[in-house]
Amino acid sequence: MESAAFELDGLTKVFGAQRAVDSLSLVVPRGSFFGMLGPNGAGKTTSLSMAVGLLRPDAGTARVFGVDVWASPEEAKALVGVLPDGLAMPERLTGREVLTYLGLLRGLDRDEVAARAAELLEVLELDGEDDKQVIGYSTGMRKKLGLAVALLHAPRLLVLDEPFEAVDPVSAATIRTILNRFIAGGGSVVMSSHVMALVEQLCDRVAVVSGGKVVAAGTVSEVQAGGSLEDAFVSLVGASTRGAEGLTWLSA
Ligand SMILES: Nc1ncnc2c1ncn2[C@@H]1O[C@H](COP(=O)(O)OP(=O)(O)OP(=O)(O)O)[C@@H](O)[C@H]1O
Repeated sequence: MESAAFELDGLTKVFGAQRAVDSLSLVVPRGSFFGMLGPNGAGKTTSLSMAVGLLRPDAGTARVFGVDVWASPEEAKALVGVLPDGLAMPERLTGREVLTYLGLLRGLDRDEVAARAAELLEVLELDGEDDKQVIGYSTGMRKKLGLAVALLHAPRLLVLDEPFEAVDPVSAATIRTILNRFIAGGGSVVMSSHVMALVEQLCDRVAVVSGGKVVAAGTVSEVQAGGSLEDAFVSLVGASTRGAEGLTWLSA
């Protein structure tokens, strides 16, 4: 059987007394646009970090197109482009220099790197910032540069931690177009997001994570179960009315 684009099996991470990720398993079929949902602190970033080789799991495995991320990191990392949460960048380089540096590290030749960097910077509207070092970038500009870094080596799978966070609506539309084109070209995408409308619009499959576990997974319509994704999310992770009665001192 053809291997899945991404397969997490029993991933676990314990921080002190807390099981941040608790035997989490999921399968992302090839060609799928997969959304990972979950409340703050659910374990999405921790899972994705373990799954792409950035944080060592206490238990479990992650495979990219059948390649074990921790047993064969170089082979796996050639297949995957990652936009991590809070990406650390070489702050004193310009965006073009970052792409050039990382592209050369990835083994691309100089001309290829220059051509791809120019195209990515233009499409993501960062080409007007050529004099600016990353330290002077806004949060959204960092996100866009992070996406450019993830795309640079033409991976077959993108793993994106909140790619639309802090990005303006015009740039968000550009990113949607890029991701849809990536899928149409045979790529696969996994992204975490809190924006239900975006997930409904872009993703064909979703998993809802809560307390470090997958509490629902399937096609968007399976998880929606006839309602909206937001309603399904709230009922799956537990609705809370806290805040409705308290904070009386806020009222005049
Ligand atoms: N390095 C760490 N040390 C201790 N606890 C951590 C660490 N990283 C994450 N945690 C804890 O693990 C849990 C899961 O965090 P994680 O960042 O994976 O959640 P998340 O689903 O990505 O949340 P958000 O939607 O807010 O980004 C949280 O309770 C968090 O406090």
